[in-house]
Amino acid sequence: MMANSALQLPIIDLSCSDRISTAQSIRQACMEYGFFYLINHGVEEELLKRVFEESRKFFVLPSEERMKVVRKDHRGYTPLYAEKLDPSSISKGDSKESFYIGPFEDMKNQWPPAELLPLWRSTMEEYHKSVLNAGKRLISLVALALNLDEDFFTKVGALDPPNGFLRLLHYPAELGVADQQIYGASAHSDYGMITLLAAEDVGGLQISREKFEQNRVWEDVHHVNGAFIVNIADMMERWTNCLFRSTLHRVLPTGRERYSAAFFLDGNPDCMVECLKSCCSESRPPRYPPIRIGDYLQQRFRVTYG
Ligand SMILES: O=C(O)CCC(=O)C(=O)O
Ligand SMILES: [Fe+2]
Repeated sequence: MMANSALQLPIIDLSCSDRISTAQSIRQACMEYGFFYLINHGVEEELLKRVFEESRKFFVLPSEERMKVVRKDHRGYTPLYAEKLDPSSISKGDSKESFYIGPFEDMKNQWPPAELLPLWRSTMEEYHKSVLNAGKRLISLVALALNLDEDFFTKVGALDPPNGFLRLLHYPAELGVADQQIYGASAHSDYGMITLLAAEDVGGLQISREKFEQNRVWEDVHHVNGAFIVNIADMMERWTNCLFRSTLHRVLPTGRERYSAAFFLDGNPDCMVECLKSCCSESRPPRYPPIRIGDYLQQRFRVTYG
């Protein structure tokens, strides 16, 4: 269980004009790690700073204020220990609280009262749009990396609408009880297409590339200023028949408070995901049956929220 801190994830430059070589690097990164850093992604540092400021303002509100916007339809506040990302863990839940903001079109989002946090909603909407834009640009490079047309994921209906979920996370510093089993976020893979993560430079995030084995080695993912940490999620793993890895990750408690903002590009619930032709053959049959994205997400949420 020793952590190895020598992990050097690849760095992908979203603004690089040589799209073919960028796609090649993405392919390599997704096959080897399922994780990479994304730089020059077009999301302003100043906007990200405001997102973290506003996020903090929400999580320091009194509990009864936070509970007024408790999670409904997968939008809003999830309290400490409400979620257990690794259902096999015996802990009472993960020691984090979070806030989900989904697509705007269906008007299902919940917002903290404007009297308390006047800039909150506009900040989060601006960030959601900006990071979604980066995510869509990245997805077209992922398509190229799979030798598909750049607009493949649009054509199969995954991005229309794109179904992006912003999740603000807060990991408190003090846990109160000395419990070895408590994780900030227990071991899991993400469910959708890709995730773009912005986190404070506090440490704690680890990945394990031994998804299907018992003896897992965990490696620290260090912070790179200005970069998103991007990971491949389960839908992409299914499309690619495990060529691209949806890698296990977790957040360890470090004794320091931690804020992060994960953007999950999940894909349209009605889109069917089935093994790409180029990723299966007689000797490499599809590992998973076709599945509707919405059905897969429902199933995973049911388990993690017990
Ligand atoms: O907070 C983090 O750094 C990671 C969070 C995460 O993995 C998740 O919410 O899926
Ligand atoms: Fe995750």
